[in-house]
Amino acid sequence: MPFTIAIDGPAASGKGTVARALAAQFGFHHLDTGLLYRATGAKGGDPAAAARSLTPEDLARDDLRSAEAGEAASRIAAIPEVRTALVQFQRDFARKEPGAVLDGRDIGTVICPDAEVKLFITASDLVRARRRAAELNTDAQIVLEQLRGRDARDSQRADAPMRPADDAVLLDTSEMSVEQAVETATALVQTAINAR
Ligand SMILES: Nc1ncnc2c1ncn2[C@@H]1O[C@H](COP(=O)(O)OP(=O)(O)OP(=O)(O)O)[C@@H](O)[C@H]1O
Ligand SMILES: Nc1ccn([C@@H]2O[C@H](COP(=O)(O)O)[C@@H](O)[C@H]2O)c(=O)n1
Repeated sequence: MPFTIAIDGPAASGKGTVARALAAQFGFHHLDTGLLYRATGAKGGDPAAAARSLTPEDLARDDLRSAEAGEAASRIAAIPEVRTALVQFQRDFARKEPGAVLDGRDIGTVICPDAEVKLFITASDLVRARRRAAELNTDAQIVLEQLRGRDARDSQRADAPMRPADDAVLLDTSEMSVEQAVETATALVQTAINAR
């Protein structure tokens, strides 16, 4: 049976950083599900049709990490037909052997409600804005406003809103280094693997 790790949380909280590290540590596959929404938004045209016809080339575009792509992703992610079009791909990915780590907004609640480990990673909005601004070499105040807008839209939409699953472990990384966050997550996963 594959081992599934679901990681959710707001924008720039460090989900992807922790997810990549866990996948490397345990030899699991990793899917950044935000990329599916970013590629759908960047493709243009009818969003549901774009989501249904995503190709590996769409996911390899080099402009998907921009603030504009994040904003567009968050808008089309509120459309139920878009979300429906992307569900099966994510669930199939989650069943890869020997295990998979998926990070996003609705992994523990909708995509993989039976995941063996669920993490909800947060950090204060100021810390997240500073980290993302440093990464993109942009202004932290502008990033802060963008993050707040995206978080509000993602948590208030009717379909699959961002929220921690009832059985998720909350990890606030505001005061943690990358190493501390990865160490904490690794210990949680190791405990769950040992208990299986
Ligand atoms: N604990 C940490 N301490 C310092 N910097 C961190 C920490 N965790 C992540 N970062 C940095 O913060 C930025 C955002 O992290 P990351 O891309 O992992 O977030 P994310 O939640 O996956 O973002 P998104 O939702 O936009 O995909 C990156 O530059 C990353 O290196
Ligand atoms: N499972 C998910 C993942 C992402 N989204 C939406 O995509 C936007 C971009 O995601 P990033 O993780 O790359 O920042 C995000 O703001 C969400 O609107 C989603 O809805 N569900």
